[in-house]
Amino acid sequence: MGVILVTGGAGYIGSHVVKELLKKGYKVVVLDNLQKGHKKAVLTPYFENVDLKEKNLLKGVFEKYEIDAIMHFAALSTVGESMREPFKYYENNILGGLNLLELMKDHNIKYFIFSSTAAVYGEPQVIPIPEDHPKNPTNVYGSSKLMFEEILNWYDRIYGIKYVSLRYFNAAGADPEGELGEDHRPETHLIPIVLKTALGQREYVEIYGTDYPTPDGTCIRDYIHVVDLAEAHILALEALFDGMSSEIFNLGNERGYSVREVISIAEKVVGQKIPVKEGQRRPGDPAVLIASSNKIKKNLKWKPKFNDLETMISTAWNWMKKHPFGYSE
Ligand SMILES: NC(=O)c1ccc[n+]([C@@H]2O[C@H](COP(=O)([O-])OP(=O)(O)OC[C@H]3O[C@@H](n4cnc5c(N)ncnc54)[C@H](O)[C@@H]3O)[C@@H](O)[C@H]2O)c1
Ligand SMILES: O=c1ccn([C@@H]2O[C@H](COP(=O)(O)OP(=O)(O)O[C@H]3O[C@H](CO)[C@H](O)[C@H](O)[C@H]3O)[C@@H](O)[C@H]2O)c(=O)[nH]1
Repeated sequence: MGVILVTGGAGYIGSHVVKELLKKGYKVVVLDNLQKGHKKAVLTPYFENVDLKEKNLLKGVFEKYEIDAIMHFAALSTVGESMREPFKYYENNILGGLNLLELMKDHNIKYFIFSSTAAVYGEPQVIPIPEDHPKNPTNVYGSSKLMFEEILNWYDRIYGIKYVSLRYFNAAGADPEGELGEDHRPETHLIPIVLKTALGQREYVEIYGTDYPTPDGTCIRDYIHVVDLAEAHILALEALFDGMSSEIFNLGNERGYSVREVISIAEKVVGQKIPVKEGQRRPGDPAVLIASSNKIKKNLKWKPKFNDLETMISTAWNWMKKHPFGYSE
């Protein structure tokens, strides 16, 4: 069993993937600057509090462990902020990743799994969105991820680093065993905001736009459970170990839910009415984002287990009820 370096492993998705890797018997090293993540979410004893931008410190981590593969989750990922502070996003998401690739080259490490995003596509021209859909990001966050995919392509051609880029749609839910959950600060994602409102920590959920060309006027998104995401990462990693060439896969459930539908399913889960306020559109939000996930189902036999939104929201609610203040209690 190999050693897997997980960058951003103290964050929401990374921490869940670490748990699955440990269950499978891998030795996992988490690298995270804790700018957004939480030490309490790190389930492996091997933790390095290092910033990817600090190449010298990063070098020390590569010298300390015999790394076989890297899963790279560490990134800044708030769309609105990326439009106010583009430098910060390009520096963190491009330069940070490039430092990793350079050290991989120096240490002859060949396998890389990358957290990409539906935001690389921009406004969709067809639904569901296949991987070969045109890429026209509408924000710096999506642009930084698309640029990094391009960089990966060149590092494969030049140095033979094999990668899988996973373009997630909307990650949701929490560890069904209740050990891990979602604790972003500030929280910008719909489902945790809805649940925090149910807990009384927010007065209402603001619906960003009710005049979209969708059946109920609100945006439609494709939600995917964080444990199904984790499984896909492990399938991708093991396929690379088995000799698969570099690939790009979407990860979603091929089914959309509107903002109003999410709120109404959440009301069922929590057993109470959730106050809402109809607000303006949030700049840069496409009306509908639904993945085609055929490719990963076919090529890697990926099979989501938690594809029903009520189950996804229930796992998030179970964690949030037990940890109303997230990891900071
Ligand atoms: N949450 C989603 O729905 C979603 C959707 C598509 C793509 N993604 C991508 O998935 C990845 C994980 O997302 P998440 O929701 O778990 O985010 P998160 O913020 O919870 O986790 C990211 C982690 O990376 C760390 N980090 C950031 N920059 C770093 C740096 N320079 N050095 C060291 N550590 C650093 C943060 O401290 C944090 O713990 C990101 O790359 C994100 O862009 C997320
Ligand atoms: O308080 C809120 C928060 C969100 N929304 C709406 O709910 C939907 C989901 O919003 P999220 O912020 O939860 O998720 P996004 O679809 O904006 O973002 C996700 O998909 C993006 C790609 O488009 C990025 O990858 C990003 O990291 C990922 O979280 C959107 O229509 C948004 O407008 C509201 O109405 N009110």
